[in-house]
Amino acid sequence: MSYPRPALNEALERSDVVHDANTIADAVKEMAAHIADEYRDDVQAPLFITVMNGGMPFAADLAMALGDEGVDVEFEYLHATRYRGETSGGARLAWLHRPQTALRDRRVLLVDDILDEGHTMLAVKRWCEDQGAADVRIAVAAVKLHDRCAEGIEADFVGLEVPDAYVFGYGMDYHEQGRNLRAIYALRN
Ligand SMILES: O=P(O)(O)OC[C@H]1O[C@H](OP(=O)(O)OP(=O)(O)O)[C@H](O)[C@@H]1O
Ligand SMILES: Nc1nc2[nH]cnc2c(=O)[nH]1
Repeated sequence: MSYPRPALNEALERSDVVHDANTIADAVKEMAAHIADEYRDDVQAPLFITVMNGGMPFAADLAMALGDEGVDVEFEYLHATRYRGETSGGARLAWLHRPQTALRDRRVLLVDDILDEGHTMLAVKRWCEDQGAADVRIAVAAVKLHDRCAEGIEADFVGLEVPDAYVFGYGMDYHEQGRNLRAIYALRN
């Protein structure tokens, strides 16, 4: 992250709300019902891996909604970043933390804020498979609509669609700011 960073209030002035808090809450609840159907009959709880930092608010909401559905999950997290506080992603994914729980023979649910070009999830999913996970599913709060997504990756559970613009709020940052906004905003170009 380079300093001084652009001001969040100026970004908000040149942004539109694409999904408000109520819409997001409804989408999370609906997604949780689908995910619960996937895991409810399992003897062992799935390993619920939050992709930090952006995935944190969504993961918290989703985990509680799964609890409401009567489905337990085991918490884990990883931190992989390729944007590093900037508005376009670098070529290299930096791993800042890997899960410490053994993944062998476990069902894994990867939970993140956004699937954009897919490079982050592709690398993370492959790593989980290499660790011997029984299966790896992907839940994202939002998927960005464009045709630049990496081949071989898609989300199994999607809450909402966002336009092909830089978005922030609900976990997603604008130069490391605005992650705790309840709505999702898109920058006007
Ligand atoms: O589909 P992609 O184009 O690969 O982008 C998606 C990734 O980008 C963001 O992470 P970022 O690298 O900004 O790290 P952060 O979660 O710490 O903000 C977001 O949280 C996803 O993990
Ligand atoms: N905050 C944010 N992070 C992203 N990571 C990939 N795409 C985006 C985006 O549009 N906004």
